[in-house]
Amino acid sequence: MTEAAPATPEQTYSYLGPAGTFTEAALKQVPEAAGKHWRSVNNVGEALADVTTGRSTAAMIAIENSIEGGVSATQDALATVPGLRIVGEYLVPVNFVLVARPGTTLAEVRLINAHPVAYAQSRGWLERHLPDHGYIPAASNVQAAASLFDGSQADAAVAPPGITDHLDVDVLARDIGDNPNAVTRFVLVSRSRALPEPTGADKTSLIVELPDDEPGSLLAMLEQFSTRGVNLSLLESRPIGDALGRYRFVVDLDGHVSDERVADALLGLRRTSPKVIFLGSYPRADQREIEYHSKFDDEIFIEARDWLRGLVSGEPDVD
Ligand SMILES: O=C(O)C(=O)C[C@]1(C(=O)O)C=C[C@@H](O)C=C1
Repeated sequence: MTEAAPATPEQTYSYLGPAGTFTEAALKQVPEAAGKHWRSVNNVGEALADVTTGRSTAAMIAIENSIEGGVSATQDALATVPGLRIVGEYLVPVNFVLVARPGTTLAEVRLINAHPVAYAQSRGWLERHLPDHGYIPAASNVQAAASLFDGSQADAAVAPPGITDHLDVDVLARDIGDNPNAVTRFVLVSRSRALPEPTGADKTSLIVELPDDEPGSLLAMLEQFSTRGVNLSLLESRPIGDALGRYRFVVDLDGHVSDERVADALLGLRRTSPKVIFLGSYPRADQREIEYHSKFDDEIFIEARDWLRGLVSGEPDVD
């Protein structure tokens, strides 16, 4: 990472800043981003706009937290901003400290700055130790602490443990996250149409809409996966937003679109769903090899297709 490198789009990566956020920690895991220009932005929308306008080659965004679930701003942006592809996945363990301007004591804290996802993950600790606190949402965990020196009325901020490398703050309490094993999943998003190569340990992300008022349409969608032995690792609903009761589904599945069983499931979805957005196939961060029954091997699908082609073209019968 060098702020001095020339900021051409091919050499620019956008991330939720400023320096020191968990999003920056995720970007540090991307070998291709090393030595490139890293552009600090204020929200997911700005990061994705950088990619769609060609200002940046890619953007790192948080998509899911192990405690809070899906990051709705990210899921909604991926559903509505066209032309984006997820090209990589990264995991960052998250824990938090409570910090304040030097000299402040815990007993003096009334008002707290925090990123909403960080606040949700520290709420138990804050309610136990500061039961009458108020809360001001911040654009990021580092911004929460930085604004203590920028006219904010808050007395303290929820921040990443590394914040003391960036700001002159006193740490009032450590490990205030309610779950010590909390992890946030990040994705690198670009406009590239080139699919990452299949590795055998891949994930595919989709957004699927269902036909209106059709009983069983959610079950029909799930059957597209189950009949091809495709395992789902995430299924969340998000309101489409145009009327009450209309939802789209965010789906992560085990496998790559070039795996026959996944491709076949996508064909089924395309036939039965009014809208399927393919967000990408990319290597899993945990590198866990995908396991599936041998009856869903690529060769089984290929043989069945060849058999059908033979029937149609009048070739002699094969066993
Ligand atoms: O503020 C940060 O440090 C971020 O990287 C953002 C973010 C998020 O958007 O979820 C990332 C991880 C934590 O779960 C809380 C906040």
